[in-house]
Amino acid sequence: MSSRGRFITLEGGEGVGKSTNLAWVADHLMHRGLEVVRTREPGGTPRAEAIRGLLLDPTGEEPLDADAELLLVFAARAQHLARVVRPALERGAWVVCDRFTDATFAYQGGGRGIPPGRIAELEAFVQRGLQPDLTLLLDMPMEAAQHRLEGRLDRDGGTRDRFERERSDFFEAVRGAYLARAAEAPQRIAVVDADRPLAAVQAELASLLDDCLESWG
Ligand SMILES: Nc1ncnc2c1ncn2[C@@H]1O[C@H](COP(=O)(O)OP(=O)(O)OP(=O)(O)O)[C@@H](O)[C@H]1O
Ligand SMILES: Cc1cn([C@H]2C[C@H](O)[C@@H](COP(=O)(O)O)O2)c(=O)[nH]c1=O
Repeated sequence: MSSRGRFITLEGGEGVGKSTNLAWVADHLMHRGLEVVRTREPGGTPRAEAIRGLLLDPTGEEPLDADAELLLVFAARAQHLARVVRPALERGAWVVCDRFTDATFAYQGGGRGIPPGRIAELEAFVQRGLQPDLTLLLDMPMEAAQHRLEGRLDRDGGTRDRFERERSDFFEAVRGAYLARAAEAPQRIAVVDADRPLAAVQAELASLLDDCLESWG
């Protein structure tokens, strides 16, 4: 096995099951004897979580400018990469992250309409070539995912954050941008049909992970 760890990201729209499956992916890898760091974006360090708070807070009179939103996402990412992701990969740990830069192309690119080239410039500046080794894109129709999200909010007594309050055309654009990105990078991004019972989704995730474990040695 290489001395550098591996970087695995989970992506998808709201309510598709990322958090549920992130925990499961981390357990699956730990059972194979790997050191696993489980984290998320935006966030993953105290200061990056504070930026997450700014991004997700739905209250207040002042709308957040789309360019400011993009820069906040990358500011949080720079902090997260410096404090958590790069050190973990350098010591040989596997990092399993709930969302990363594909989310920026999907939400700020597809959803807000920021040109992908501008996002790619910030990606190059902040990541300096670092990319996930594998991205698991959980995909399902937006209405069904919204139904799941409603169920979770009802059960947990939560309220919708700033992104979750967007309109359905925003979520359709996010889904379209994710799928377009997967079509551009099929060797890295595996599209998993999330509109199935959890056991079926996780059987496919296990197969994808075990194939990677074998091919990465
Ligand atoms: N395959 C599945 N079948 C049925 N329900 C599921 C499935 N996967 C997840 N759920 C349920 O759907 C809800 C949303 O799942 P989860 O919170 O993991 O989604 P998420 O993608 O992390 O959401 P968010 O985008 O808000 O972070 C939860 O109540 C979860 O238990
Ligand atoms: C990384 C990243 C995230 N977002 C948005 C997408 C989600 O609505 C929230 C994060 O909350 P969740 O619990 O993971 O659903 O942030 C974004 O717009 N751009 C990004 O790069």
